[in-house]
Amino acid sequence: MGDDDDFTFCQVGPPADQEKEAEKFVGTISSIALNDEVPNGSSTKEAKIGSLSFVVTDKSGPRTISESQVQASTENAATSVTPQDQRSTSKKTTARAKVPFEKGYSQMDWLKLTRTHPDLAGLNGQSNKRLISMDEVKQHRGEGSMWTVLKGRVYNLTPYINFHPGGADILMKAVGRDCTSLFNKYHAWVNAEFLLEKCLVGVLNVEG
Ligand code: HEM
Repeated sequence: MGDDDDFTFCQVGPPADQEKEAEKFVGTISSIALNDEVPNGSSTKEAKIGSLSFVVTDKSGPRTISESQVQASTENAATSVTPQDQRSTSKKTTARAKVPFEKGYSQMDWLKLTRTHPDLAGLNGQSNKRLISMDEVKQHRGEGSMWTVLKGRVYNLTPYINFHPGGADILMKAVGRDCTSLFNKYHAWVNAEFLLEKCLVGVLNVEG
């Protein structure tokens, strides 16, 4: 048996030329920095949904990178999109019912809000382990307090309405009722327990 056939001597790392490629790529990635500061040209404003108020940050100010720069840098990072890829991506987008989010209402903005707002559920000191009847859920259909039931839990949807990627209008169908089957019909994969954690008002009392 020659050396070439012996697996104990086979090369496990990438070939030398690929290693160089990888270094180039890592160099590009390591130069990316996350900046949480509000850039020049952005603005903040106080928003209010019912009794809840929070700060909306509009970061759509003047862009520091031009479109051509972005294209050039993606090509350098060996992630350029071929015309064929572009075609399949745009096909996928038209099939989705997602609506473009308004400034300050991205999923990142929602996560920030859940981390900073002291009482998104509107509990006013009440426990969120309370048993709640369907009758009580039905009473919360007003603008200031819109409740829904999802997988046996009761949530106050009010603060989330404008952040919903499928749009506010369709989410209104969930208000005052059990939306579990609608939710599963559109996106059973969505982790609502995590997204709405801070909107939990209580647990549905199945007997009442
Ligand atoms: C009650 C809790 C809900 C939460 C936390 C929630 C969350 C989300 C999230 C995260 C997405 C983006 C999904 C993705 O990008 O893959 C989404 C999209 C969407 N949601 Fe919801 N949703 C809720 C309820 C509902 C209900 C009750 C309906 C229908 C009545 C609905 C209809 C939609 C639609 C049509 C989309 C766009 C689907 C698409 O991407 O094609 N959602 N929702």
